[in-house]
Amino acid sequence: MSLLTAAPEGAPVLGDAEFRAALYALEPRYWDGHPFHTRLHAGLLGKDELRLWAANRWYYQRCIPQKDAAILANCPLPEVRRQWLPRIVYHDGADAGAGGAEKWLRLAEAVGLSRAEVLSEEHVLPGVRFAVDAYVTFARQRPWLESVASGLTELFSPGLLRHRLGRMREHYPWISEEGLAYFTARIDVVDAEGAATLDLVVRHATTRADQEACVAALSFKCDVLQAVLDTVDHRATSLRARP
Ligand SMILES: O=C(O)c1cc(C(=O)O)c2c(n1)C(=O)C(=O)c1cc(C(=O)O)[nH]c1-2
Repeated sequence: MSLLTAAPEGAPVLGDAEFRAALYALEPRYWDGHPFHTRLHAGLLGKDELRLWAANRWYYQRCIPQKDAAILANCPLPEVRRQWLPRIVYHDGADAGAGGAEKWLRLAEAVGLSRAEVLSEEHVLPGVRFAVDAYVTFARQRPWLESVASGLTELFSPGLLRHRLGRMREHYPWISEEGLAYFTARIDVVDAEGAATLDLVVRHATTRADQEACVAALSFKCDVLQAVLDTVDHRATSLRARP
C-alpha cells in the first residue's frame, strides 16, 4: 500500500505490520540499483570515476553527524536522544581518527585522493551539495520523528553494502583492505541499527498523519540519494568522454 497520497480525513491508524509494509514499499526507490552503482559493482569504473564518487560521498558522510545532531536538538525525549547519540560518536569517533568519517577518508586515500583535497571539498559537485544540504535542512526543520524516519534508507542498505564490498574486492583488488574498512565496519552495525530505528518509528508514529509523514520523509530521502548519484553519474559520463 502507498501512503504517499494523504488518506481521507478519519482514515484509521495503520497496524504495525501495515505501516512497516508501507515503509518497505519504498525499497524499489532505493539507490542500490542506480546505474552508477551498477557500473561500480560491475568493475566498470575508472580510477577518476572512483575518485569522483569517493570525494562526493565524503560530503554525505561528513554531514550525517550534523543531521543527527539536529535530530537530537529537536527531540524532547531523553530515551530517544540516548538511543540516537551513539550515531554521532560512530561517525565522528570517540577520539580524532577513530570514527566512520575517518574510515571514509582512508577509502578516499586508497583510491588515490589526498586527504587535503577531500577535506577541501574541491571535487564536491553543486548538485551533491544541494541534495545533502537538503537532508540536513530537513532534519533541522521537521519534527524529530520524520527526520528519524528519513534515515530508514538504512533498512534497505545491508544487502547493498555486502554486495558492494564483495564486488569491490573482486574488481578493484588494488584498493587495500584498510581502504575498505568503512564498509566492513558498517556491515557489522547496520542490521541492528536499522531494526532499532524502525521499531522507534513504529512506536512513536501513533496517528495516521504521523505515519504518512514518516513515509513521505523516507520518500524524500530516497530522492536525496538518487540526486547524489545522478549528479556523480552525470559528471562521470563526461570524464569517460574525455579524450
Ligand atoms: O553505502 C551506502 O549505500 C549507504 C547508504 C546509506 C543510506 O541508505 O542512507 C547510509 C550509509 N551508506 C552509511 O554509511 C551511513 O553511515 C548512513 C547514515 C545514514 C543516515 O541517513 O543517517 N544513511 C547511511
